[in-house]
This record gives sequence, structure tokens and C-alpha cells, in this order.
Amino acid sequence: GAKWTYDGPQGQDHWSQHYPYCGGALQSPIDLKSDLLRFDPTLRPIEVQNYNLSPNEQLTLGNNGHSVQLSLSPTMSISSLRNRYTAAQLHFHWGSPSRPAGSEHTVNSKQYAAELHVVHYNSDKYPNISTAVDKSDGLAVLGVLVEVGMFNPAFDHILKFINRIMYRDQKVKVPAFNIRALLPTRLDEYYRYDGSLTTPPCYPSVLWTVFRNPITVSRQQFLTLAATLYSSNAQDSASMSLSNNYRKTQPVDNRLVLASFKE
Ligand SMILES: NS(=O)(=O)c1c(F)c(F)c(S(=O)(=O)CCO)c(N[C@H]2CCc3ccccc32)c1F
Ligand SMILES: [Zn+2]
Repeated sequence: GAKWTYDGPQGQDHWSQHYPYCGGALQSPIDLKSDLLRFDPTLRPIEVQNYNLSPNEQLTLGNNGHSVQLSLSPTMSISSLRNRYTAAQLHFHWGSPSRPAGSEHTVNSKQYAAELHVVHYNSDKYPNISTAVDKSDGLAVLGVLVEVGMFNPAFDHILKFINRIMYRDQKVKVPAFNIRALLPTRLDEYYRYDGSLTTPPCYPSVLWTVFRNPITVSRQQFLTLAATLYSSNAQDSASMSLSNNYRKTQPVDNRLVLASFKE
């Protein structure tokens, strides 16, 4: 579609001019405020299947100008929801080298350094993600908050190839790895709400699960993520850094935000 950016004349305050859903209801991300949360004892631990991929399998790592995204194996899925949701891709949102604050969801207004999204589609009802992406029960995204701390070996399976996809539309085949290692240890503690894609076309089609516990990456790993990529393609004379690729938090309105845990 038309090119959109996070800032400037095509920035997020203008998305709704070309993408009407971006100005509509049920938008993501949101601020996960304690006094908004409702503990829901029926929320079961998230169960993922086949996340531990073999290194013999190859995945496509790409720079789409908005994020770094990794294609995922269709053998991967979430099995603990009402329908089975099959994995499609994962990608990240981050701040900038000088400002490690680029998560999309915030917790009591605290913005984390970055955020990982693992995008799945309802494969019980739809044949592929393109069909599912604009359906109210189409997508389930797992959100993982990322903070700077201990070195993260799993993250390096992606970072060690990132200098091969510096420019928009560059792709590279990479060996698969254990994607479960990118998720926090506890999959039983999470926030849950009905929301949207956080990029245009902003379809209100996402069942959001944001894990309570962040994962860590080292400062060097964060800098590699935040300082390597360009949103422009290799031919463009003026290179534009890909950073601060996060949408601001959106109005919750009268949505219920559930928590699987008691504060
Ligand atoms: N934060 S988020 O999880 O809402 C989210 C993104 F932030 C994001 F950038 C992308 S994208 O495909 O890389 C670019 C714009 O769709 C998708 N892409 C998804 C939605 C549309 C689609 C179609 C095919 C494959 C993946 C996706 C996305 F779901
Ligand atoms: Zn995302």
C-alpha cells in the first residue's frame, strides 16, 4: 500500500487519512495500567507447539522498512486458545541507540527498551494470514517486553545476520532455532485484551497476549538492533535509520483489560 512512517508527514498521526481503521476503535498498543486490570482466573497458561525448531530448517529474515521480521514455520502454533492459531512471523519494535525506550505496550506508563511480537492467525477458520488479517477473530499476537540487562543467546540467532539486511526489502535465509527461548520463562502470567495491528491497516483483528515478565538483551545487543537497520533501500541516496518504530499508546475506551495473575 501507500508508504507510511512512524514520524513526519506520513507519520502515525496521519495514518487514518489513508487507513481509516487506524482512527477507529479497539486500537493497539495500550498502557497496561494496574487500576484498569481485572484478574481473570479462567485465563490458562499459554501453550505453544513446535517452537523448538531444528537448525536444519531455514527461515527468512527480512527488513521490510518498518521492522526486522523473521518468517516462522507453519508447524508452530498456540494450542491453548479457543481456536488453534498458527505462527506466521515475528518482528520487533524498538527505540533508538541514544534512547532505549521503544516498546509499544507500556506498563503503568513505563516504556521498555523494545518489544517482540510473534504473529499467529486463526488456522481453524482461515487458510492463511492474508485472509485472517482483517477478521475480528483472525489474529493472536504474543507480545514480549524487552529490557536491557543480561546477554540473550537466543536473540543472537537473529542479530548475527542483521548486517545482511541493512536496507529495506533485503532478505536472507537463516538457520532456524528454538523460538521458545525468545519468550519469558513464565507463560502463565500475562495481560489479555482485544486490539488491533499496531501498523497500518490497523485492523481490529488481534487477540493480544502481553507477557508480564520481560526478557533481557545486553546493551550491545540492543545497540546492534537499534543502530544497524535503515528504512530506506540500498539505492536511496539519503539513508534513513530504522529506529523508534513504535506506535504511541491508544485510548482503551470501555475495553476490559484482563490479567491472568493477581498483582
Ligand atoms: N505490531 S503488529 O503485530 O500489529 C504488526 C506489525 F507491527 C508489522 F510491522 C507487521 S508487517 O507485516 O511487518 C508490516 C505491516 O503489516 C505486521 N504484519 C502482519 C499483519 C498483516 C500481515 C500479513 C501477512 C503477514 C504478516 C502480517 C504486524 F502484524
Ligand atoms: Zn508488532
